[in-house]
Amino acid sequence: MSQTPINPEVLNRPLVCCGPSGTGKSTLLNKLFADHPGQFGFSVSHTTRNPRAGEENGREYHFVKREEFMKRVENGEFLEWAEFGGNCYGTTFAALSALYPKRCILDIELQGVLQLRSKASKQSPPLEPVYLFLSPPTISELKKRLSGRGTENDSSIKKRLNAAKKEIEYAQKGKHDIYIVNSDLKIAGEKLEKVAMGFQGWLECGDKLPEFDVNELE
Ligand SMILES: Nc1ncnc2c1ncn2[C@@H]1O[C@H](COP(=O)(O)OP(=O)(O)OP(=O)(O)O)[C@@H](O)[C@H]1O
Repeated sequence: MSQTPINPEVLNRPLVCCGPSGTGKSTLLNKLFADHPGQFGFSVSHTTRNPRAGEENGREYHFVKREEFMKRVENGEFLEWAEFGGNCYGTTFAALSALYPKRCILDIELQGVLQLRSKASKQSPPLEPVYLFLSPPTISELKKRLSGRGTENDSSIKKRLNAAKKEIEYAQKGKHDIYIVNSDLKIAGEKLEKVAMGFQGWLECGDKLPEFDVNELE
């Protein structure tokens, strides 16, 4: 792919990658990071869960006690946070700033996106995230990828498909800046690269969101 000039302004804008579990976000992002080493940063989240073997404080997560986490919530330090399975997880604004001058990439779920939307513009200077929706080509393909990955049991797949319904319903409202349909991996990867690198035409290179019948996710 020929390299067109990078627009430096856009690299200050966090790129928020949304999309149902199983769409191919990790696959596409890992390829992007491998092709552009040192260009992008993933923020280190805070969590109240205990570290697993081999995890290091400040590397995989900032491990904190619930009391400290909640104090940070009260202080308004989180751009997004949520509780899963009895533990809290969240991204602080400080964790985002620490990535500078690398472009910040966030892979967050709908709950986080909604919080970020309400908080980003209130920051000083305001954060101007680019919201990207990575879409599966069809619902049957999404189901195939989720089960084909072999990482989830039936109950986990069910939970993910329920969440996918909400993600897609939100996407259908047209709230994202760009939609990329991950049908052909190579084509989707090139589009993601264009958006993430801020290459000329990045804002116009997206796809039309496919027509989905979300009832197929029930
Ligand atoms: N374009 C594609 N064509 C066919 N298979 C794909 C494509 N993109 C990804 N996959 C496969 O789909 C599965 C799900 O991909 P991946 O794990 O990257 O999804 P994800 O969106 O990051 O999910 P999660 O949010 O659960 O981490 C993987 O097995 C991956 O190899």
